[in-house]
Amino acid sequence: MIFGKHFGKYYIKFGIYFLLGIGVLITLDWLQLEIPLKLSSIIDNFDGQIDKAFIYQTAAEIMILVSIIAVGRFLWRYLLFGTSRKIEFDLREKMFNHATKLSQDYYSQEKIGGLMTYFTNDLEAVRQVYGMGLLSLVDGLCLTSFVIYRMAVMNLVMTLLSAIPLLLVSVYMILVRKRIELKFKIRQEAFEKLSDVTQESFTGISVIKAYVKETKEALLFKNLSNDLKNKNLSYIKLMTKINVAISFTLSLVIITILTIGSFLLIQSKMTPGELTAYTTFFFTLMWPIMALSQFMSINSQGQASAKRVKAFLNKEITVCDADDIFNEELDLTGEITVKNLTFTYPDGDSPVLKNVSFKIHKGQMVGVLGRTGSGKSSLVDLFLRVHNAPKESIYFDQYDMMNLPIKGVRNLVGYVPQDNFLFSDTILNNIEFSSSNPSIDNAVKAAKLSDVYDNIMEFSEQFETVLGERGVTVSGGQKQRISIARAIAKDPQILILDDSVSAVDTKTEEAIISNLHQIRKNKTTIFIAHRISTVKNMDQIIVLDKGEISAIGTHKELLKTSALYQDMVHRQELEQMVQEGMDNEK
Ligand SMILES: Nc1ncnc2c1ncn2[C@@H]1O[C@H](COP(=O)(O)OP(=O)(O)OP(=O)(O)O)[C@@H](O)[C@H]1O
Repeated sequence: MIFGKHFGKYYIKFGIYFLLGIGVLITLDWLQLEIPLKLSSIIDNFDGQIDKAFIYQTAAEIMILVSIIAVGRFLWRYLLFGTSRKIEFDLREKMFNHATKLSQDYYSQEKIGGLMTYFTNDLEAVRQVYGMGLLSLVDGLCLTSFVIYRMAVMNLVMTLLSAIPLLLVSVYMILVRKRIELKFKIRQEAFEKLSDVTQESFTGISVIKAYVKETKEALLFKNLSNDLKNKNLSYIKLMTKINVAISFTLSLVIITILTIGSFLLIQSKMTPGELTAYTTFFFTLMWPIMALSQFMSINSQGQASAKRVKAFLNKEITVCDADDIFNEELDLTGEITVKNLTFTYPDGDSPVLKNVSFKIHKGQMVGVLGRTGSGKSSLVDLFLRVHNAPKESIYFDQYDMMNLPIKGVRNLVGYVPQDNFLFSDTILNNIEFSSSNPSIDNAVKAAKLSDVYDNIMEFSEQFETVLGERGVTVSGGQKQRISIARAIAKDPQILILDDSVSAVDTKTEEAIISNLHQIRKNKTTIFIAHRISTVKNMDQIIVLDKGEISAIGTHKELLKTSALYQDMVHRQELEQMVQEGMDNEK
């Protein structure tokens, strides 16, 4: 059985169900052994004369027993299997909640396919321990003891002889337990690898097709699938060996019982009814012995999976509220102060942001510019508490952000990520994602401001159009603008757009920026961009270079003071000229 942190508590939480279920099961185990005795009495009462009344009475008694057993079977199934489902539900919820609290770093290191295995195969293996596993253990121990007791009462010597091979089987099963666990663990890991690759292949299917790498992917899949098949076969081989060994031993015991029993019958030391009851008891013993072997297998699988689930649940939540956070409701204005911020990723060895300092006043529209890899996204990710920032390096108004509750910080900030993600849901629900009560008026307003309204109205279901896997596929530019609409609809005090207008043309970009200028007069807006055209008219432009502030100022100021900015302007003008030349040639 599974004990320890995360699992042991279920025996207390559902203790009453387990106790009742086990109680019913034990009662039935005892009652079902009455049936062979009843049959034995019918056989031994038969002396050439048919005693109809006795047969009717015994049949009625058997009928009552069978009815009680039927009701009991329903009861224990409900109590034990039902409880195992409740535990599975509880654990799944706990795992999902934990998964949502794990930091972004966890997801950049772990593969989603592997993570899914915890929620499917592993959880299933754990549930089996609480359901079928517990049943097999109780039945295995109690029914075996009851049957052996009944058999011993009838013939002690014959029972002792039969018990020797059974004892040997039990010792063998205990010895082989660790091997089952190991083989199952290896099998699960192979399954996890295959899940990872399958998930990645489907997600990256367009890249695979574009590079004509279908055969390479199919080969990789085949190899991993083959590996899983081999590990499955190795596991099945071991389990088959165990089952064959048990069945063979049981057959040997049956032959012994029938041989000795026949001699006892000849010597009138046993009646035919007794021999029938005795052999029926032994046949009854087959299930609990197999059940014990089944328990070993279920338990070994469950232990291996529980270790994996436990390791997942024990993964530290690194981005969490400090003990001394401000819990009062704060009316933050959107002013941001960054003071000597130096930041290194938890898995990185050198800082990606070095001694960064600047101030953004309430209501300013600020551009963050820099070459690729200069640290722009890392900087705004810190504003969202995706990672932990060093203490006393980022302030919202006068408050150190690390002392503010994460929920409060994330409610303050609206974010349009670089890799726009839309849910497989209606456009309305995607735009009104932040609201618990989606409003069509608000969604329409946000869609108009992000210049995607006309596109939405062209879809037959308009705002009710379902996007994604089972719905409409939108273009990159439409996706970006729906993401912008989602952030606008939230109307946050601080709005961050991370390279969010790169897939739209300059005219649309100008329209969106002009709309944002209109509606965000008293609110802070930060634009991360590569294009000078995006940030040209902003109140302040922060130029980052290799994680350091290279210059800060308006477009006009930077043209005079920043060589890097001048260089970027120059390059982009050249690029534009080349592009225009190519367009004219066409
Ligand atoms: N999760 C991470 N763990 C470790 N290093 C990271 C992580 N994310 C980004 N980096 C590194 O941090 C540096 C800055 O990356 P960042 O994404 O902030 O740059 P950027 O200026 O936004 O680039 P781009 O314009 O291409 O989006 C890069 O060297 C990158 O490799």
